[in-house]
Amino acid sequence: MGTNPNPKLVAILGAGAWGTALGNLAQTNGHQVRIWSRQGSQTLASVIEGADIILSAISMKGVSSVAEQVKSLPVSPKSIFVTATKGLDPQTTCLPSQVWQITFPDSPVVVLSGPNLSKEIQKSLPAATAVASSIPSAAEFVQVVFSSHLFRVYTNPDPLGVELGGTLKNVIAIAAGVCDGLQLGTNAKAALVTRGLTEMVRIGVQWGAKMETFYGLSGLGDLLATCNSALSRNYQVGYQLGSGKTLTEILANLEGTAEGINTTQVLVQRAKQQYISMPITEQVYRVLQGEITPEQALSELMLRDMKPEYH
Ligand SMILES: NC(=O)C1=CN([C@@H]2O[C@H](COP(=O)(O)OP(=O)(O)OC[C@H]3O[C@@H](n4cnc5c(N)ncnc54)[C@H](OP(=O)(O)O)[C@@H]3O)[C@@H](O)[C@H]2O)C=CC1
Ligand SMILES: O=C(CO)COP(=O)(O)O
Repeated sequence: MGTNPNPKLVAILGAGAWGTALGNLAQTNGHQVRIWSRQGSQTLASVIEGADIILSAISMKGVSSVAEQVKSLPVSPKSIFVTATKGLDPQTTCLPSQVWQITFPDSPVVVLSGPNLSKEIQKSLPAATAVASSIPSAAEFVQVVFSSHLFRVYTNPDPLGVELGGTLKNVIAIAAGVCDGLQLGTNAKAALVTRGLTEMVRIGVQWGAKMETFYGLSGLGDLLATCNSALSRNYQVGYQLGSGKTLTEILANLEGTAEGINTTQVLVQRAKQQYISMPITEQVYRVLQGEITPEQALSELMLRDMKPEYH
């Protein structure tokens, strides 16, 4: 741990791959870090007590229940909530930051998202990320706590866009994995990822995010990282589907959380309700459901009606 003249108290909720990596980053910067896991011996109350930052790296399925547990406890008025989860709540379609903000309407909430494969960060490889909040000073506070020569943290004024980028790219990462599993080549992958970004922008802007955010670290940046790395669980799910495995077989051996599976379901519902065209997401959904094979999904995408690239 380095010496820090102004150490902060950082409470991390979730001792999974990402929570642990983020805890290490803060600790290396000389901050005091406490990590809570539902399986650990420390109580949630003792971990969050007096925290400057309460950072959630809980997978989406646990966010609402953990937020409710925190709500039942005394929370320091100085605490800033940070969410690093990349998913959508299946019941409400809320983003993780919305769950935290609804639960703590008077507290600042900051989204942290970017191309951040945790295994690389744990190996001390350099990376960059974005922090975004409706309260800029809260994002700046989090920027200072996590920034280092190995982790470059940018502030961003569009929390919705930053969070949606990290969430939506997981669906495209599954598709990119399928593409590689089918050995369709570099041209196909480039086309898929580019059109995937178009889909992310289309639904994201309709959702209220700024278009330019999707071309930054939390959008294109994270898309490039996860669509091109076997370290991505979402990519792995797609790759194995493309190689002929069933989702059940894949999930039986998958290390950690692949949020894109649940996100795809929520997104397909939302896109249908709002008449938004999301052809790649729809095909990913059908493959995940076992309705069609990856090869059938490919031909569905290639044989769609002809259209201009932009409209
Ligand atoms: N790994 C990565 O590279 C990155 C991950 N993310 C995002 O961070 C989130 C977490 O990912 P990751 O750490 O990899 O996933 P893991 O599966 O490694 O960890 C998930 C964590 O969430 C906890 N959790 C799940 N449900 C509950 C619940 N109901 N109550 C309490 N705790 C719960 C798990 O606890 P338990 O162990 O007890 O099950 C575990 O600590 C995901 O949304 C992911 O998209 C974002 C950037 C990078
Ligand atoms: O979001 C991530 C990297 O930025 C991690 O991706 P996976 O959840 O697919 O492993």
